[in-house]
Amino acid sequence: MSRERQAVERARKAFLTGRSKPLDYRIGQLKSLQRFVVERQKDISDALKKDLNKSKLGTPLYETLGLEGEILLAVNKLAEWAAPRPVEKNLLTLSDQVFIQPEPLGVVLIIGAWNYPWAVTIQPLIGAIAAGNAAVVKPSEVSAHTSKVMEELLPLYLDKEMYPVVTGGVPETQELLKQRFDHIFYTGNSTVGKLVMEAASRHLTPVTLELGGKSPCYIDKDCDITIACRRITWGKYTNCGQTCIAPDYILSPTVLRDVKPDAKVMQEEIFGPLLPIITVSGVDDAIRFINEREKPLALYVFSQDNKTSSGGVLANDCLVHFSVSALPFGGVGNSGMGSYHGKFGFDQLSHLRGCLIKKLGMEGVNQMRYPPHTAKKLDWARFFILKQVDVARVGRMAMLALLAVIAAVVLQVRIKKNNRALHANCVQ
Ligand SMILES: NC(=O)c1ccc[n+]([C@@H]2O[C@H](COP(=O)([O-])OP(=O)(O)OC[C@H]3O[C@@H](n4cnc5c(N)ncnc54)[C@H](O)[C@@H]3O)[C@@H](O)[C@H]2O)c1
Ligand SMILES: CCCCCCC=O
Repeated sequence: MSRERQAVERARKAFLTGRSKPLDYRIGQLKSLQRFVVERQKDISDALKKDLNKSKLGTPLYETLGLEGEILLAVNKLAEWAAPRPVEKNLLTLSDQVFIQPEPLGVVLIIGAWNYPWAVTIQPLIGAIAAGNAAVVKPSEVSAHTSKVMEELLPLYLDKEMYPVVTGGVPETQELLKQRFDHIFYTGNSTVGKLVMEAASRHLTPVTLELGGKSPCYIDKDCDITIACRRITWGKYTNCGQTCIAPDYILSPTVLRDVKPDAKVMQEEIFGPLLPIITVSGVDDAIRFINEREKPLALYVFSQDNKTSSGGVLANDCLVHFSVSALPFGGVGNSGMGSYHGKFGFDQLSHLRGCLIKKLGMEGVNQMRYPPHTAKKLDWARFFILKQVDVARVGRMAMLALLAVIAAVVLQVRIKKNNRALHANCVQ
């Protein structure tokens, strides 16, 4: 049996013990992960220096502070995220319990990329642990020293049966992809993303694909160009341009000047320190240009005109939306599917189970569904199914009506009491 298969089987066995389900266990593992990040900061930054020449201070800033923030959030919010979520009732479910219960999915495969190897490998793991899953972690072979630190040190902090780290390159990843998982979370390029999805389809395994692409950056003529240039150059040249959401090319001022739209540099993600600039006639021209291409992971708009801002866009800055745990982070179309960060990561790796709990009483209401079917029963069914009733509002109105009745009764009793007292005074 291959090493990869053994790791998956051990993780499955650990999951089936049920020990990852209680919130105390999940919080305990998350806190251990937090301790790992803090206590092993030097190992982490030494490995990143060797792999990618990242600086000692850049490591917390771009890789581990975000992880600590996500862990803290998950620890503090877990009870809320994992609790049953009541949903709106209708006439048919008035006396039932109707709610969504997040449940663990099972065993998740996390495949990470090399460019921010901690951020993009451990962040999905936080979601997996919080949601009560087991997870097999496959770091990128390109950042080999980081991969070794994960393999050697993570098991000293986490439940090593539940969260094994499997290292290796393409053959090892492919061997993992032959196994059965309950979810695959892949970060990397779109070409391999398609292979991952194809492999997942053999077991009908759902996937999250965090891919890349050409994130456009539109600069309007009325924006503060000095600030825009500072933020864009930071966004582009951080990590040598090797950031999934780096602005890939600029549309309006004028690095690669007046680039032709069909030039090679405009066909594929650049993922390096080159910044082509394309001149457009205005916002409509920019929108047309962007819409003619694959859907990007991020869109940057530098403009005073807030008509150009919309959901899923970062206006007047670059990259920083990645650090906002309250926003879903993920792509669409060629840039991926699914999202994570904060509660979105928890939800992404949970099964949101719809729960309807009925009582065995009130059988009379069900007559309309049992044969023989009659026109009258159909009328009742039509009423119950189609009648749009705001049950919460009806409840509030019923409560108000009840309070009004109670107030009227109290008032009447008081009036009667007063009348009796008046009568007694008059008699005296
Ligand atoms: N959306 C995001 O959050 C995000 C984050 C980081 C990087 N990215 C994107 O990732 C790309 C850069 O990463 P990369 O793809 O060079 O990373 P990579 O080479 O590290 O590959 C990613 C993972 O895929 C595996 N892999 C590679 N080839 C494979 C194959 N043929 N079969 C099975 N598995 C295989 C590797 O083992 C690795 O674990 C860029 O496009 C970037 O935009 C996206
Ligand atoms: C500012 C950190 C961004 C990390 C983005 C991960 C994608 O490459």
